[in-house]
Amino acid sequence: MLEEATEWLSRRSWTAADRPLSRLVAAKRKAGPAGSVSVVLPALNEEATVGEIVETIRRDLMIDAPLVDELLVMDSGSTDRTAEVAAAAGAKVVHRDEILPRLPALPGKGEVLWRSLFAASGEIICFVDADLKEFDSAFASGIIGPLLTEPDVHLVKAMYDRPLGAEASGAGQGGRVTELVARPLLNLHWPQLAGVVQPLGGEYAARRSLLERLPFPVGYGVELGTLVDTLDLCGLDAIAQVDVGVRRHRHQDGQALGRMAAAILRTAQSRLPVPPGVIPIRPGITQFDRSPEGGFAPRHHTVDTVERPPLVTVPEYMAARRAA
Ligand SMILES: O=c1ccn([C@@H]2O[C@H](COP(=O)(O)OP(=O)(O)O)[C@@H](O)[C@H]2O)c(=O)[nH]1
Ligand SMILES: O=C(O)[C@@H](COP(=O)(O)O)O[C@H]1O[C@H](CO)[C@@H](O)[C@H](O)[C@H]1O
Repeated sequence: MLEEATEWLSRRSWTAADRPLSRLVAAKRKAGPAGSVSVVLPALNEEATVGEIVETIRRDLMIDAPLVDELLVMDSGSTDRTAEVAAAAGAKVVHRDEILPRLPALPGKGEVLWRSLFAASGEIICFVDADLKEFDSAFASGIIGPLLTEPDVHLVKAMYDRPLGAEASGAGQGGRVTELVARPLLNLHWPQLAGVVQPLGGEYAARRSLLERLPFPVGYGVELGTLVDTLDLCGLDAIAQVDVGVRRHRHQDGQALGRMAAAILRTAQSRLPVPPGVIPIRPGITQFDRSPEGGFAPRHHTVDTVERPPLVTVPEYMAARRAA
């Protein structure tokens, strides 16, 4: 590991317990408007888990301790009762189509995260996946903390163990795309980021002033893209990570993760210098299923290539910010 990455690992890695909630509430009060916090849950068909996450954040971080000002569930085109369950639990629910209607929404997680910056009012934005099980509010307060106490930190990633399926405990075998794709990619091409334990983790908090200057890949490339772009824009020391324990969530199957990996590889390749003459990045992946006739049937999937522009370049966003 680069010496810079090793030093970063020791200097910018904390635990949630390092910043007690009482200290964070005091720091928030002292910060005034700059300390306003919005928690955003991107949700596509998460009726089974979104309610408990919303209730836990509301109870622990809005009622018992006034750390979070706003709790948004961004409906990513759900066809189940996600919106109803989230609203009943106390979240403000915003459908992706409500935001910037001149720009029809595209499918994808990054799309709703980008749009959430329109809908949210906080100067600190905390993203939390809506499929988490056994959710602990320290997942949110732990990563919000450094943004209230360390002025030169702009992006904070959660780090955790990731048991897979029936695994009871331990470091776990989860984070399959992290271990097979993202970590090798980062170590080979962005070795400064080799110390980031969970580069693809869906729980991260950042200053709006950073996020609004980043492009957003519309799909699953959003985590890798924002991490690499933050390094390029602000430098390694602007990034930190906080240990929040164990993360359990719903797991997708291997082919779904293969499509996720393709999106992440495309996001990475679009940020790497392309030698002349190299075949341009093909926006597609073919996978195979056993066909009823006995052979293997190819299934073609497109790989998303759209990246939303930094919001500071979007007139409606800047007008809304001036009016706020
Ligand atoms: O098009 C999408 C895909 C995913 N998600 C949400 O993004 C989070 C992470 O997605 P997922 O669980 O599919 O990723 P995994 O954790 O399996 O890598 C979850 O809250 C999803 O509901 C979303 O809002 N829109
Ligand atoms: O880290 C990973 O390898 C993937 C898949 O995790 P699992 O193998 O299902 O534990 O999960 C993450 O990747 C997505 C793409 O960045 C994020 O959007 C998810 O929030 C995150 O869970």
